[in-house]
Amino acid sequence: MMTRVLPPKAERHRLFGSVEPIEGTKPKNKEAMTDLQNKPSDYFFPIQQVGISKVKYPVMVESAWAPETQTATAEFRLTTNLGADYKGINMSRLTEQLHAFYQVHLLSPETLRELAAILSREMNQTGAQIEVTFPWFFLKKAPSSQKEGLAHAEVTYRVEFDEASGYKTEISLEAAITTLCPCSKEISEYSAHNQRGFVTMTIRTTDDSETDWKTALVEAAESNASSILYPVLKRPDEKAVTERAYENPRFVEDLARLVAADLYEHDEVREFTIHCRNEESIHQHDAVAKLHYNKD
Ligand SMILES: Nc1nc2c(ncn2[C@@H]2O[C@H](COP(=O)(O)OP(=O)(O)OP(=O)(O)O)[C@@H](O)[C@H]2O)c(=O)[nH]1
Repeated sequence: MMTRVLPPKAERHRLFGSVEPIEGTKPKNKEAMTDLQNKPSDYFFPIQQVGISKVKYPVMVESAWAPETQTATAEFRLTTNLGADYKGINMSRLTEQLHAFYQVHLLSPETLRELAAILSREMNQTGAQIEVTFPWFFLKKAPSSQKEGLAHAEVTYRVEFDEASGYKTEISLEAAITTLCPCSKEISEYSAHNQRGFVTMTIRTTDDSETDWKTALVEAAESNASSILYPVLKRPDEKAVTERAYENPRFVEDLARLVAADLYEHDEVREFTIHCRNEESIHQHDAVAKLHYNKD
């Protein structure tokens, strides 16, 4: 077969429309460039949150359950407030500070509180808000065979810093579980329909809380469900989870209330919202419940 010799790369680019850059009249060095964002004036309204979202960054996470340290791909939303006398924020400082954070810190509510205060200060504003979501993996052993595998839950940290009122910290976790319908068990000669349920717990904690809430929230969801999901199940395990579900039937309401009872007993949790969603196996629709409680 004949080998065709292609033109050099620069020539190929010209062929496809690339042109030489022009000399131009606008300044090329930073000092001479107009700093529009910092041009003082009266811009009518303050803005509560301005910044960037959907920022993907690797993070290191620690937890009380194995694997004790892991890397995750997190998605960040980084914002600050903006006074009416500022035209805009210096957005590049958000990713600049995120990179500095990534180089030295594990991801946790405590380290995010530090980052929020830094973002606020770097932007010459009085407050900053951070939201970050990541998948967190934890080791699960099958109930009978003890076969190991990794399960995961979606974790979200929301941290707000405000010069006047201080910090606000919220932690959310979505855990997947099994529920078996109490009504179906009660009325049927045999069997009972069951479903995969999702429990999303959002808690506001005290600022000094050092609890690993990832493990505590998974524990709250799993220990109150009909049964637990496992990555690896052999026959004796399958028998165990099937029977466990039958022994612990739960309506979507039951699960929301039982998880609430566990969170209520944690002193460091000041406010919580529980959202349960069961993907019904006898319907095309889901069964849902939402429970909110504020202790303060
Ligand atoms: N405020 C604002 N900035 C934007 C917007 N869209 C893009 N930008 C960003 O403007 C940034 C460049 O501006 P700055 O961060 O102010 O850059 P700079 O002034 O050289 O940065 P400093 O040296 O920290 O003062 C880029 O990172 C763009 O992403 C927008 O809608 N509003």
